[in-house]
Amino acid sequence: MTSLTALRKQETPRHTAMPPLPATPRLAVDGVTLEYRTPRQVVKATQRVSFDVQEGDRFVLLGPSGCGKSTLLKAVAGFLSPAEGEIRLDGQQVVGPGPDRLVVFQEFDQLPPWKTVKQNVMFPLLASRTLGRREAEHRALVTLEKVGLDAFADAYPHTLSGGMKQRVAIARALAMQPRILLMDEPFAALDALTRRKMQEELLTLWKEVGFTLLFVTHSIEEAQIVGNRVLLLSPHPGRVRAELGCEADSLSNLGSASTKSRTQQIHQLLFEHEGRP
Ligand SMILES: Nc1ncnc2c1ncn2[C@@H]1O[C@H](COP(=O)(O)OP(=O)(O)OP(=O)(O)O)[C@@H](O)[C@H]1O
Repeated sequence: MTSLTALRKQETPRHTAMPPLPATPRLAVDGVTLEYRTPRQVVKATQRVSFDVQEGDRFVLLGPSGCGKSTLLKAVAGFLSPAEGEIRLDGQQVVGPGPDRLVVFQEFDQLPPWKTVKQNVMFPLLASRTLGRREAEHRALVTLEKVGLDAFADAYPHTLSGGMKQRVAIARALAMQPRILLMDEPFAALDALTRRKMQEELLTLWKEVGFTLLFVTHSIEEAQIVGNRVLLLSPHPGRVRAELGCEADSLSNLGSASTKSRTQQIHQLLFEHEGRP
C-alpha cells in the first residue's frame, strides 16, 4: 500500500505548479487530413495534423509553401471538411462556416472604399443578420472605441494609414465577437518596413483588446514575432514537425542571442529532412 509520506513526496511543490490548462481548448484540431478532390486526382494537403489553441493564444502555423497552412485555416473556417479527423471549437465539431470564426485577409483591401469606417464595421453584422441596424451601429461604435478609432467612425478607408486600415479590418471581425480570429498571410505583400509596423500594430491591439488568434505565415521571423506558440509543418503534405513556445521572441528581443538560436532551431526543424547543407 502506498504510504501518505510517499504520496506527499510525489506531489508537485506548490510554488512550481503550472496553471492547469482549460479542459476544453478554444480550438482543437485532431488528426486532421485534408484533401482536394479534382476529377483527375486527389491532392493531400495535410496529413493527420493535431494541435490545440487555448483562449488568448497567438498561435502560428509555419511551414514552406504548399504545406497546407491555408488549407488548414480554410478547414477551421469551415469551408472544407476533413477527410480524416475532427476540428472542434469550444468542444463543438466544426461543420461549416460561422460568424464565430472570421478570416482577415491580405492587406486589408477588403474594406469597401465607398463605406465609412463605421459602415464597414457594421456590414458583416447586418449582412449576417446578427443584429438590427441600431444595435449594429452601437456595436460598431463600441468596437471602434476598443481599437482606438472612434474618432474616425465617419472617415473613409482611403484617408487612413495602413495600420489604421488593419485596425478597421480587425474591428470589423471583432464586432462579430468571434471565438477565434483567423489571419492568412495578412502581411505577405507588404514591404519590409510596413510589414514590421503592421506586426507591431497587431501585437498592440492584441494586448489592448485580447483575442484568440490563428495566424498563417511562411516567414520564420514573422512567426517568432507574432506567435506565442508556433506549429512547424513539414513540406507537402503538411505533417506536424514540432511545436515551440516563442513568447520570449518579441520585437524588442529580435537581435538577441536566444531569439537567433530559436530561429536556427526552427530552420533545422523545418529543413533537416530535405538533405540541405
Ligand atoms: N483548390 C485546390 N485544388 C487542388 N489542390 C489545391 C487547391 N488549393 C490548394 N491545393 C494544394 O494543396 C496543397 C496545400 O496548399 P495550401 O495553399 O494550403 O498551402 P500553403 O502552405 O498555404 O502554401 P503557401 O504558403 O504557398 O500559401 C498544395 O499542394 C496545393 O497545390
